[in-house]
Amino acid sequence: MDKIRIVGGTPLNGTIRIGGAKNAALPLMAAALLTDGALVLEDVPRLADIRSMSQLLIQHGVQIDGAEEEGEAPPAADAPGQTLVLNAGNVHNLRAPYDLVRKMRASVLVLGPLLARFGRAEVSLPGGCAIGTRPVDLHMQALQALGAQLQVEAGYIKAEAPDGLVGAEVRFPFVSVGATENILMAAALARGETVIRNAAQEPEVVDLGHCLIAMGAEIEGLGTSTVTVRGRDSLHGARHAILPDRIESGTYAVAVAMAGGDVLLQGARADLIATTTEVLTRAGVEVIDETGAAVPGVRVRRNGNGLTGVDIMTEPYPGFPTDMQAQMMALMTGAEGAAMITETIFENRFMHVPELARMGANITVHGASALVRGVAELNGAPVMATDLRASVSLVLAGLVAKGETLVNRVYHLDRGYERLEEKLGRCGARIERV
Ligand SMILES: CC(=O)N[C@H]1[C@@H](OP(=O)(O)OP(=O)(O)OC[C@H]2O[C@@H](n3ccc(=O)[nH]c3=O)[C@H](O)[C@@H]2O)O[C@H](CO)[C@@H](O)[C@@H]1O
Ligand SMILES: C=C(OP(=O)(O)O)C(=O)O
Repeated sequence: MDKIRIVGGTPLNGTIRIGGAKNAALPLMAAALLTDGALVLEDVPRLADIRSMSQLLIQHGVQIDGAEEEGEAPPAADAPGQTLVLNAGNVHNLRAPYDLVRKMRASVLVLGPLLARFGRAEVSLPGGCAIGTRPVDLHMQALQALGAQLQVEAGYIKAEAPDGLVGAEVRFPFVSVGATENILMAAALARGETVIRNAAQEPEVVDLGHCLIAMGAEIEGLGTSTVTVRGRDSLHGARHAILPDRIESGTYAVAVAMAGGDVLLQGARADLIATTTEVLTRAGVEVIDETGAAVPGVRVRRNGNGLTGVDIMTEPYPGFPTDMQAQMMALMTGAEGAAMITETIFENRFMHVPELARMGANITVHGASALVRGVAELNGAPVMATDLRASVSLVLAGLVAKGETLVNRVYHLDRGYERLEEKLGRCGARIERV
């Protein structure tokens, strides 16, 4: 099985192209199920999760053109993402099987669109994963509010709405990105008006909303906590460019902050990474918005100066993202003083802690908080993590650790980072896949 080998100690200089957001691309691909027209998605990243979603949609009967075949000559690390053309004109299977859903939790996003368009769907329960139990009760309750009959049988959600879904008020008890996306898609084809209260405001939810509007949906309040959807009888095809990945942007920003150097994150949008920038700036890193420049993006720079510990608490957007928590913890292991990092979204998202500790980090976990006391240096070691962002935090630690770090279970990284080792390698990191 592939591993990533890193020899720490070199600064990063150059340009890293930021790809389209995984967490926007996945719901957008599911949205193709809402219409028999062609949905053209631009800048789709080449990631394992995208291939998993493609497999799921194809078995429902969706035709997908433009996807690069596995084994096809790989484009350069700065090449734009793929353009996929999805056509759900011949959907013949309304069942999302366990074998595909268990690979990727975002598979549950086909539930709303299938039910809304075809009046029936059967989707395997995704189950928990390394970062938490992650139930889908809010998705189900919201669809029930729109008139769907749902029951769980033999591990499958069996959903029916023979006379179609009907708009209603849906009030989420707490913010859920996925549940907001599922109900947004379902409501676009429901009869009448749906008002979603306590809706997720994440940029990926807004991006999905913009695409649905381009497909003919009527939606107001995107990016606020109250979103109103007036349902349509049908939607049509559209073309949509996926927004840049704010977590990939933040991850490479942290890489530069840790390793030092000067890197342009080409295509990154400063407005999407404001909380990450704020933490980095307070820690002593220079982050420059180059939106208007010839090559737009965000420049990250640290030359010589030390880092200061900054406390962090994860929260729904616009708060600090849980998907950046592990990376920021890696940064704080080398900061002067202490940093308290509190995780409020997932109950088990500190799996990187024992591995970072193996590299010499000083971290104590108290419930949902981790107290990180900066150390003078980390030491390379063989490490392994059980989820995507925990894994990448170990790569980041490897960039500054003394000697060699070998990160196992690279398939976690391939879920969310396209050509990670090439992007970092081109900026001077000593990193390779072995
Ligand atoms: C593919 C994708 O976009 N994934 C992101 C999405 O995940 P995802 O959409 O799964 O995350 P949610 O916002 O739904 O989860 C937030 C919290 O709500 C809980 N919950 C959620 C739904 C539900 O029905 N019941 C329930 O209890 C979850 O267990 C979690 O504790 O948002 C998370 C929070 O920003 C990110 O970390 C993930 O990277
Ligand atoms: C947790 C993540 O993804 P998923 O929701 O697909 O597990 C992530 O992108 O960090």
